[in-house]
Amino acid sequence: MKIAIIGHGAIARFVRGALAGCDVTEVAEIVRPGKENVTRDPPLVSSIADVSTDCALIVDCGGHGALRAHGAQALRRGMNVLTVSLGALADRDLMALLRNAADSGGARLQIASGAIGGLDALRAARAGRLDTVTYIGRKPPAGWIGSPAEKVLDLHNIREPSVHFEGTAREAALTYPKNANVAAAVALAGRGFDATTVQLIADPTVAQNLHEVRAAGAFGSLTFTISGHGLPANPKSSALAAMSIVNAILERQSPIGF
Ligand SMILES: NC(=O)C1=CN([C@@H]2O[C@H](COP(=O)(O)OP(=O)(O)OC[C@H]3O[C@@H](n4cnc5c(N)ncnc54)[C@H](O)[C@@H]3O)[C@@H](O)[C@H]2O)C=CC1
Ligand SMILES: O=C([O-])CC(=O)C(=O)O
Repeated sequence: MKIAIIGHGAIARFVRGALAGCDVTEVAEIVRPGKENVTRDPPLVSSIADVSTDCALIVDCGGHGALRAHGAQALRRGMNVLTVSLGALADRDLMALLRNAADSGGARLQIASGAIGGLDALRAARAGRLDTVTYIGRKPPAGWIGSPAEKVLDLHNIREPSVHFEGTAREAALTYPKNANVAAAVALAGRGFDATTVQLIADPTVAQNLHEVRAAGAFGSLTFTISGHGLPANPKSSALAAMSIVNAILERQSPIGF
């Protein structure tokens, strides 16, 4: 399978490493404009128009801006897109643009499960009545550096777990583009962006990224928790998020879906 990957950050590099030796060929790396003037194999390109049409999948590991910049064009060209930057879908206009582009190109936007699990149970539960879904995201203070948490907390000096956001998944995903994609995943799997409650916490007592989902409905109730190792190259991003991309790519080649 021929793919092109957007980004060269912690997640993209993990994905490239994990795919080495698999029956997957990266035919282009999609970079920001101005960064493509270097001879490399695979070639660096800054536009989907420069990716060969036999590329089966664009893999977005670049964040919200990357999905915004390239998603619709790829889908319109008939290229499937796999994204880890799903929090960007909290923007209704972008969601509509991508949906229309997928329709007109006959392609599909696939969402990676990312740093969380249990989404299958939420998706099944909404076939019944899903009454409440809450997501609680907890990271060490350093995991929130560069986010709006800095405006409400002194991240370098907090001594106890401190809530810096409470609101809907839509607000969380749009306000914390590097930290609340999980909120979006939980919302998309369950009750949607506006009916999913989110709490984000900077916690000096933890060393990992902790995610908790609580849901109740006609199915019963569930609590899912995960304590995820951060990627060494970017501890803000859990390793599982990168692994979910690898799995989603390899899954496309499997004759038996799971
Ligand atoms: N779904 C989930 O559970 C998770 C999602 N994420 C998302 O994944 C993104 C990437 O994470 P990391 O690799 O850890 O970040 P990173 O900061 O290490 O790497 C981001 C890479 O994307 C590139 N990039 C950014 N905008 C681009 C554009 N418009 N075109 C091409 N390249 C572009 C950057 O140059 C960089 O190489 C995060 O920003 C976040 O939105 C991260 C963790 C979990
Ligand atoms: O990687 C994580 O633990 C979660 C994360 O950053 C996100 O939800 O965007």
